[in-house]
Amino acid sequence: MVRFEQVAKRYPGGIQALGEVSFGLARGEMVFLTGHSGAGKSTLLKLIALLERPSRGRVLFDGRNVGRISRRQIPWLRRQIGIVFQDHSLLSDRRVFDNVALPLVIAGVAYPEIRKRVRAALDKVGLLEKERMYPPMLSGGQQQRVGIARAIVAKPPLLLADEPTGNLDPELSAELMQFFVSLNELGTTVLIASHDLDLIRRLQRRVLVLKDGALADDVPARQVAAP
Ligand SMILES: Nc1ncnc2c1ncn2[C@@H]1O[C@H](COP(=O)(O)OP(=O)(O)OP(=O)(O)O)[C@@H](O)[C@H]1O
Repeated sequence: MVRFEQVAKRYPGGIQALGEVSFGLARGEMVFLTGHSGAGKSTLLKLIALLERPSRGRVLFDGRNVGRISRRQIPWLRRQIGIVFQDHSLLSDRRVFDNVALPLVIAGVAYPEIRKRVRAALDKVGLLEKERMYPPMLSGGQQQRVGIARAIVAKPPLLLADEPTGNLDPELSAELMQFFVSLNELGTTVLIASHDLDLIRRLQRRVLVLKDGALADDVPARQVAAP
């Protein structure tokens, strides 16, 4: 589904965030991406979603070179991918309902269907009763869950999550990870950047390890040490 071929990313200002990274992500996989702070995890996710472009190498999505995709095809690519950001990126002056509805509104879905799907997504993350609130009225963990509802509401085949449990207590983190597992079991391909090694070990999935912008390890699920 996703393939990196010797991908390098240098940001303006000369920072080399990734260098020569190659790996593949098959449809239906659930994979963790780990590594120290600044290792390049967020950059790698952004390259998949075309929020950044590679300086060298190719990022392929379903065989298409994402770096060469035409302006007209960008909405198509964005519909394939749901993203949970580290900082939630919610609109603070829109209600929870409207934040979650955004991808469907952009896709031109009719209102009755939007209402049904938004409420189903909020229900899944346990926040249905907060639909009329504004993000600043919610705790950090609740805002994180609104971000997750927004990422899944359009049922994208690929879900990318950047430290999705960063603001959550251990119990809620475990619950959310279980939620990602169930999405994966229903067919969604999932790539999660996290440095919560305990959680990663508990779930026993393939782990990609980044170190200083290079892929230092690619550990198959069966070799992930139990906690
Ligand atoms: N927009 C940007 N402009 C310039 N440098 C950037 C930009 N975004 C990231 N970097 C740099 O690229 C490197 C990799 O950053 P990235 O955010 O991908 O790491 P990370 O592994 O996600 O870190 P963390 O776990 O702290 O979020 C860092 O040195 C960072 O400072």
